[in-house]
Amino acid sequence: MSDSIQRLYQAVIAAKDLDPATSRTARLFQRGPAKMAKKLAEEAIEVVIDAVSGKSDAVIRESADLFYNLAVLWASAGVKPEDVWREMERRERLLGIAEKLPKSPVKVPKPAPVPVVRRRIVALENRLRKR
Ligand SMILES: N=c1c2ncn([C@@H]3O[C@H](COP(=O)(O)OP(=O)(O)OP(=O)(O)O)[C@@H](O)[C@H]3O)c2ncn1[C@@H]1O[C@H](COP(=O)(O)O)[C@@H](O)[C@H]1O
Repeated sequence: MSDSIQRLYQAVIAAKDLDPATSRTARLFQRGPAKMAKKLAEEAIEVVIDAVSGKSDAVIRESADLFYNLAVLWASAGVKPEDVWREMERRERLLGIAEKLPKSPVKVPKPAPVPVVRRRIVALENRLRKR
C-alpha cells in the first residue's frame, strides 16, 4: 500500500503546478490548505457514511478519494509519506514494548480492616499511657 501512496504523492507533486483549469490538484493548490482540508474532511465523512451503510464498493472508491485528498494536504503541509511511515514504525515499536508490560497496574492488596475491638483497645491503651 505504501508504494501506491508514494506514487500518488509523487503524481500530486508533479501536478500541483499544472494549469488549474485542467488539473484538479493544481486547482486545489491554487485554492489553498483550507479548501484541501475541506475536501479531505468531506471524503472522510463519505467513507464513514458508506461504511455505516454497508456499501463496501463505495467505501473503496471514497477511500481512494480520501487518500488522494490526504496526499494533497500532505504535499501542501510539507509532509512526505516517509515521515508518516517513520511515525507509524515508531508507534509499532512502542506498542511492541507496551505489549510486554502488564495489561493492568499491579494490584496492591488492601490492608485488612482493623477490627473494631482492636481499635478500642488501642484507644484505651493510649488513654492509660497519658495518665
Ligand atoms: N488520484 C487522484 C484522485 N482521486 C480522486 N480524485 C478527484 O477527487 C474527486 C473526488 O472528490 P469529490 O467526490 O469531492 O469530487 P466531486 O464530486 O467532483 O466534487 P468537487 O470536489 O469537484 O466539488 C474525484 O472526482 C477526482 O476528480 C483525484 N484526482 C486526481 N488523482 C490523481 O492525481 C494526479 C494529478 O491529477 P490532476 O489533479 O487531474 O492533475 C493524477 O495521478 C491523478 O490520477
